[in-house]
Formats: sequence, C-alpha cells, structure tokens
Amino acid sequence: MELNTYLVIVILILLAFSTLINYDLATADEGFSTFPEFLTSYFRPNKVHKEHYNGTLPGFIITGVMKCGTGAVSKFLSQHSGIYDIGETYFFNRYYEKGYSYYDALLTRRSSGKRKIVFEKTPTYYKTLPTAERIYAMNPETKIILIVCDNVQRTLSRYLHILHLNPSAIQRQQKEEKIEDLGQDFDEFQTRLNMTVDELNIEFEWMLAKRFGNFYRFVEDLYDLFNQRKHPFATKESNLKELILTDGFYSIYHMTYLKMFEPERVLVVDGSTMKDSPWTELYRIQKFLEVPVELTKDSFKWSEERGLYCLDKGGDVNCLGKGKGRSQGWQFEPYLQEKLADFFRPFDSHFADLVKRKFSWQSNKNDVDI
Ligand SMILES: Nc1ncnc2c1ncn2[C@@H]1O[C@H](COP(=O)(O)OS(=O)(=O)O)[C@@H](OP(=O)(O)O)[C@H]1O
Repeated sequence: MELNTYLVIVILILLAFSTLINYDLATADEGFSTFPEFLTSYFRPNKVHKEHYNGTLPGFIITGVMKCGTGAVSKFLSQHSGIYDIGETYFFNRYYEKGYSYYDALLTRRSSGKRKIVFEKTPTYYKTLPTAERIYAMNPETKIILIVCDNVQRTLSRYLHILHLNPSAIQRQQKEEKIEDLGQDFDEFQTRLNMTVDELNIEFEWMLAKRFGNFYRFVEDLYDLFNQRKHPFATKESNLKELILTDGFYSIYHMTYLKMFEPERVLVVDGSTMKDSPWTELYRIQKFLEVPVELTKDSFKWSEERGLYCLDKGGDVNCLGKGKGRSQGWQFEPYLQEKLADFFRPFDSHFADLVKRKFSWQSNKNDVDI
C-alpha cells in the first residue's frame, strides 16, 4: 500500500474515534431506559436491627453533601417545634465499630428524652460505601435527606473551608498536607485544579469512548469503580483535588441509597436555594417529614450584612456562624468557572434525570435531547 493510503486510513480511524470521544450527554441516546432495570436490582441486608434496638432512633438523617448548606438546613429545621437536631455523629462511617450501644447512648444523651423527631446530619454519609446499608440495617424506615448544590460553588467552598480550618495541634499537620496538595493560595489552587480537570477529562473520554459515547453506560462503569473503591474515587493514592471534584458525582453515590431505600423515603434538596429562598425547599422537607408546615417565608429575614437569609426570631435576626457564608464575593477565574461548569454539567444532568427534577443552578444548556 502506498503511504498516502496509510495516511487516509489513519485519518479515518482518528475521525471515527473523535466522534466517540465526545463527552457530552447529547451522545447518550439509549441510556435513560437503563435506570429502572439498574435500580430494581435491590441489594438489602438480611439482618435488620430495629427489632432488637430499644433506644432512640433518628427519624431522618441528612447524609450530605459537604458545603451544600447542610448546616443551614439543620439549623432551620431545629426551629421546628416537632424536630430535634442532635448534630453530626459520623457513627455509620467512622465509629460504627463502637456498636449500637454507643450510638444509642449518644442519641439519648444529646436528645435528653425530647419527644420529638430526632435527626442527625453527617455530611460525608452520602459518599461512604457501607453507610446506606448500615442505616437500612438499623431501621429501613429511616428517612434520608440528601442536600446537593452547584458543584462549582461547592468546589470553591471546600477550598475556603480547608484554608480556614482551625485545627488542634494534632490536626495541624493534616491541614498543612491538605494545603500542600491544593495550593498555598487561591491562584495556585486554580492552576492545579485546572490541571486535575484536564487529567480527569482525558481518563473519562477514554472510558466514554469504550462505551461508544453512551454517558449512562459510562456512569455505570464509574459506579463499579466506586464499589470497588478504585480511582477516581477515594484510594490511598488519591489527591484531594480529585476527591473534591468526584465528591460532586451525586448520581454515583445516590444509586447506593436508591438501591436500598424505598423511593418515598428519600428526598433530594436543592441546597443552592438556601441562600435566597430557604422556605421553598423547607416546605418540601416538612411535607416529606409529615410535620405541620411551621417554617415559612415569615420565619426568615434578609441580612444585608451577611448577604444571606437568616432566621427571624420575633424581630431578632439570627444568622449562622461566621464559618458559613465565607464564599461570598469569591469566584473562580472565568476560564476555570466555565471549565468546571462544563465538567460537571453532564453529571448534573444525569443526576437530574435519576431523581426527576431540575435544580436551580442548572442552565438551559442542560436541556439536551437524550
Ligand atoms: N442561609 C444560609 N446561611 C449560611 N450559609 C448558607 C445559607 N444558605 C446556604 N449556605 C451555604 O452553606 C455553605 C456551608 O455548607 P455546609 O453547612 O453544608 O458546610 S459543612 O459541610 O457542614 O461544613 C456555606 O458555604 P460558604 O459560603 O463557603 O461558607 C454557604 O454558602
């Protein structure tokens, strides 16, 4: 064969691949029907502990997402006369080995016998593997609330959160390691984040190509990697930049909950609305919890100083602590803002399909025909 013929063949192969390597939901044309089939293969533990469990049971658990307004939702809900917030426990992912007697004692002590619906929030439950199974095993009737938000904003908030950590002497080294990984200042963080997005994009484009551009099949492959505790999810080798990004793959983590709990026991909340109209999602939450709707628009007052809605306690404006709302006025450079939005968009669209709702931060760019 002549050199020219070789060249033509190579160009044709490259062209064929370039159409496959189009990491965009528009190419995912047959995946939607895979959801029901995928999600009806329920995995449920044989042993349910509720019958043997005499102590205080949480009526519901807020499982995440970190930096998506879990503190705001908890604080607002704690104003409800029938609800009691016992705070963060990390029982199901950090202290499970201590056993139910530890959890029981903790809940009983913190709730001090209140005859209310008790809840806890631990913002990492949503993405730690055995958690859904363990909560289900404790009580399959537990209600689950997952608060999600704009991933670009969440990424920014995570960096600022780590930068402002006020660690104990023991944790100081951990903080230094995190900052070393992320970057000493915001500019350095942006440069490194940009590179990490590029690296993940290359990896994902190949994975997507192997699935002939079907985003839904690609997500199922990611789901398998998550279950096998493999890259790009948390492993010993993971860097924090990757983890901050993959923390936003809500579908992957949420599928483990949907495979376990009845759909009516799981509520997804748009945390991005907590800043400018908290009462809208709080209405949905109160309905979901089947409690009287006490938290309404009248329960809130706009704080000019904080640029956020705060609780209105009879004229007294009660805002969350200074540790919340620190991202006001911060923004990524426009090039990175756009790159991150592009990176997360198909994942957000997939999640929106999975839970059948559209979120406040999703632009019309998401209205792709799938
Ligand atoms: N009404 C109101 N008041 C205060 N803060 C609000 C509110 N609504 C949403 N938010 C946003 O919540 C972000 C913190 O999220 P979390 O509470 O989930 O953070 S944490 O994971 O528990 O640390 C926090 O992120 P930062 O701005 O980065 O601090 C806020 O933007």
